[in-house]
Amino acid sequence: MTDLTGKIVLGSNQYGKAENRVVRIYRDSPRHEIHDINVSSALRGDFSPAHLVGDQSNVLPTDTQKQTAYAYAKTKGLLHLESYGLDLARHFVDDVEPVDGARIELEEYAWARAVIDGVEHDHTWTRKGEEIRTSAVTVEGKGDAQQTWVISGFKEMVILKSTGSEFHGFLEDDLTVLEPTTDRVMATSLTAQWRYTTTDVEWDAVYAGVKAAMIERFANLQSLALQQTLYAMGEAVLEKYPFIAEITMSAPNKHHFVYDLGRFGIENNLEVFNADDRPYGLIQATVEREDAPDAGSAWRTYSVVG
Ligand SMILES: O=c1[nH]c(=O)c2[nH]c(=O)[nH]c2[nH]1
Repeated sequence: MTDLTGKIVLGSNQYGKAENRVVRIYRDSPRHEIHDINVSSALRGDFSPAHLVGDQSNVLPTDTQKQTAYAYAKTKGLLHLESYGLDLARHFVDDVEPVDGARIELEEYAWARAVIDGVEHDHTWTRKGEEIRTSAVTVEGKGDAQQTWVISGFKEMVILKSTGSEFHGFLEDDLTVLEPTTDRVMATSLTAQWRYTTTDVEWDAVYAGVKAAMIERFANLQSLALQQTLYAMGEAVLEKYPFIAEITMSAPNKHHFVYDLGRFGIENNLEVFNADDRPYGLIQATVEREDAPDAGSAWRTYSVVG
């Protein structure tokens, strides 16, 4: 092995406050509204003095980033993840001199109004067991050169169909034991993220529309594999919204194995399953437009694997 003798330098870096749990209540009328989110900020720029010599003069503390997240929930409002994320990202880049890039990652936890004697309550909710809505906003550069990317999405959208799914005709080798099937349960806990080509979006309406298009395609396609279903779901979204450039999806195949009741002389006609939680097939795909504008920093996260 050859020893490496090159100079040691600072590589890519960013810093911020992760996972601020911000709950914003709108209480201007007796019927309150709630937005319950998790927001992480990360600032980018030349922060080498802080890393190399401990000079903090360009470092806006992560504590200040946290205070900004809370303050902006009041002063700018927190009605949509995306607009709030844009407010924060633009502030850090436009108003904090050493910052030339900001990434804001957000999740929202949905609450359902409590219904008491058939009437929706004004200020009591129960947490919805629904998917978690997500967004990632990146702003880079100052002034006219500024570029902005918005990704929206969800995670943990659990969806299941009890028929309309097949898997057969697959490649077999000496270790293949899987039986082909023309009728099986298909279930997944879907993560999806889609990239907008504009910030002029009705965030909530498009979110609902994307989700509806994906669910419709999952339900109505006679599936030959989860891969085919994922592609079709992505295609449905791009067909519906010309201002979405690409959608990337990750789908654990939540296997439902027909339970062997024959041992007890009991017939099981695809009625009783063992829902196994692991291992799971993990099917991942991006559906994109050939003419999609460059993704730039839209997907740039700072990931520490572990
Ligand atoms: O939809 C599926 N895709 C696969 O690639 C696969 N592999 C497997 O064992 N079951 C399934 N199901």
